[in-house]
Amino acid sequence: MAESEFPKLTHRPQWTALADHRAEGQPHLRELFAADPGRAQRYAVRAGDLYLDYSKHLITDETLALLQELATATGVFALRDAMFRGEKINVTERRAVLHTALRAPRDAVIEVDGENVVPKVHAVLDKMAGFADRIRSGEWLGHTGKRIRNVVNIGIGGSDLGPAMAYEVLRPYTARELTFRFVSNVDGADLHEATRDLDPAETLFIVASKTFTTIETITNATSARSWLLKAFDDGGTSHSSEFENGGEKAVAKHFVALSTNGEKVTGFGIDPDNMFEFWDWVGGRYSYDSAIGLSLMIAIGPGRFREMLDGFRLMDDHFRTAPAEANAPLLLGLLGIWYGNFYDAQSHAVLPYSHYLSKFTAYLQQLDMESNGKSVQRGGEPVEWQTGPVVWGTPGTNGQHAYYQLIHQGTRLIPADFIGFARPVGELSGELKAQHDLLMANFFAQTQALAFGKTAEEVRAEGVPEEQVAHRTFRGDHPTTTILAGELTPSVLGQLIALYEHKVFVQGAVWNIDSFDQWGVELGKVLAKRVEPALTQGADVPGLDPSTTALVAAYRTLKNAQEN
Ligand SMILES: O=P(O)(O)OC[C@H]1O[C@](O)(CO)[C@@H](O)[C@@H]1O
Repeated sequence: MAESEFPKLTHRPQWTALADHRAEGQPHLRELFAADPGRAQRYAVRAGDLYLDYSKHLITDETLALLQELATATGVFALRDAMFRGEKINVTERRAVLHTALRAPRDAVIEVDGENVVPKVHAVLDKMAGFADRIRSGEWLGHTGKRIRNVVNIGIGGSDLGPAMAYEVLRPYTARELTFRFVSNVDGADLHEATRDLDPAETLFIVASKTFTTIETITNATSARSWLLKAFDDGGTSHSSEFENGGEKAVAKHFVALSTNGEKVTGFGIDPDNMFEFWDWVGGRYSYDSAIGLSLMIAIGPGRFREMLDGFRLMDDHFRTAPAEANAPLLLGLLGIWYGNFYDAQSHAVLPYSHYLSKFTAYLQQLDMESNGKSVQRGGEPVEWQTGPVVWGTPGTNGQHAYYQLIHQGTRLIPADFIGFARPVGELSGELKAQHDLLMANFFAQTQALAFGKTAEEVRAEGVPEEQVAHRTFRGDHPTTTILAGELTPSVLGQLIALYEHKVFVQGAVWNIDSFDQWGVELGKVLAKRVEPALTQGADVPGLDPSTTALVAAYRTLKNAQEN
C-alpha cells in the first residue's frame, strides 16, 4: 500500500502534533491541580464497577484530544468493531480474534466463516458446569471409588497463568474442601512438589493445552500419568488387568483435557468425552474464560464462573459503546502510548493492593508482552517506534519496601496502575478486616506522594539538616492511574481482565502490529529440541555456536561429577 494511503505512524500529523506538544513541556502535576480545582472529577471515568482516576497523569485537555485524534486516525475503532464482528484480524495466523464471544449471551450471533459460534461456546460452558458440579458434589469417583479431592491443572503460558491467577484472586469463593495445584514448569520439581502429598486415587489431572503439542505440558502430563498408574499398579492388584491396555480405565477417571486438538487428546489416551473444547479464534493468553477455566469453575462453581463472564461482558460492552473521552480501555491504552512513545518510558508497573491479586501482574505480563512485544507491522514492515512496555509489579504494600524507592527517586519514568478495593473480601473479620484501611491508606498515600512529591522547602521546613535536603526531596510528577472498586468479586475480576485485554488491543492497533500472534516464542522451542540430545546423550549437535558448545560441555562435566 502506498504511504499516502497508509502513512507511517510517525509521519502522521496526529503523531507529530503529539511530539510537538510533548516538546512544549508540561507543567508539574502540582501546578496542573492548582490551576484546575475540577481536575480530579473531570479526569475520572466509571466503567462497570470500576472507578478510574487518571487525573494524576502528565496530561492536559489538549494531550487527551491529540491522543484521541491519533486513535481515530490509526483506525482503532474500525479494528475494534472488526474484532467484535469476528473478522480475521489476526493477520499472520489468518484467524478471527473472538475471546469476546466466550462471554457473549446465549442469544448473541457472532459468525466465523458463516457459522454462529455462540451456541458452541454455551454448549461447552454447560458441559463444564455439569462436570464441575459432579466433582464438587463428590458424584464423580476416581478409579478406586474414592471421591476427587485434589485438582491439578497442567498447562503453561495462557493455559496456566489465567486459571492459576484467577484461582488465587477468587480464593475466598473457592470450595475449601478441594485442593488445587497448578503445574507449568518442565522442571520436574514442579510436578513433584504439586503431587508429593496427594493421594492419586483422589486426584484429577486437567491437561490444559490449546495445541496439545506443547512440550512442557505433554511431558508433565505423561509423568503425571505414570505417577498415577504406578500408584494403582503397586497398590491395587485387583486393577492389574486394566493396566495391560495402558490403564485406560484409570486414566478416564483421573484425566481430562482442555484443548482445540481432539486428535492429539485422543492420541494421549484421554477419552474424547473427557475433553472440553475451545477454538483457534481464542488466543492462549485470552483463554481462561474458555474451557481453559475448568479448574477455576470447579473451584468457584459454575454460578460464580458465569458472574465472572458477566463482568467480562460488561467491560466488552463499555469498550464497544462508551464515547472516546469516557472509554476506560481506550484511555489506558492511549496514556501508555503517551509515555512509551513520547516520554521514552520503558516499563509499566501494575501494583495491586490486594493479597489475592498476587498473580495478577504475572498474568498481565503474558497478556501484554506476548501480545505487543513486536517489531514488525501487520504487513511485515519494521516498526520505527517503540511498542509494548516491560510490564511488572507485585502487590502493595510489599513493593513499597522493595522497589518503590526507584519509582519515587530514581531516574526513570515509570507509569503505574494502582488497583485497590473499598472492602476486603470473604472471611476476614475483626482485626484482620480492620487492617484493610491501613492497606488502603498506603494505597492512597503512594499515588499522592508520587504525584506531588515533597519540595526542598517543605523538607527544610521540617528542620532537616541542609546536607540531607536533596536526599529527602521528592520530585513528584510521577504518573499513576488509580483503579478502585467496591470489592474483588468474580464480576470485578472479569471487568479488570477485559479492561487490560482491550487496553492492549488499543495499543496494538495504534502501533499497527498484530497483537494476536506470538512467533517470538518459536525459535527458543526449536533450539531446545536441538540441544536436548547433547545434554542427555552427549550427542554432537551440529550448528551450535561456540559459546553454547562450551556451556554444554561444562554442563555435562558438572552433571557427570555429581552422578559419580
Ligand atoms: O496452550 P498451549 O498450546 O499448550 O500453549 C501454551 C502457551 O504457549 C504459547 O504458545 C507460547 O509458547 C502461548 O501463547 C500459549 O499460551
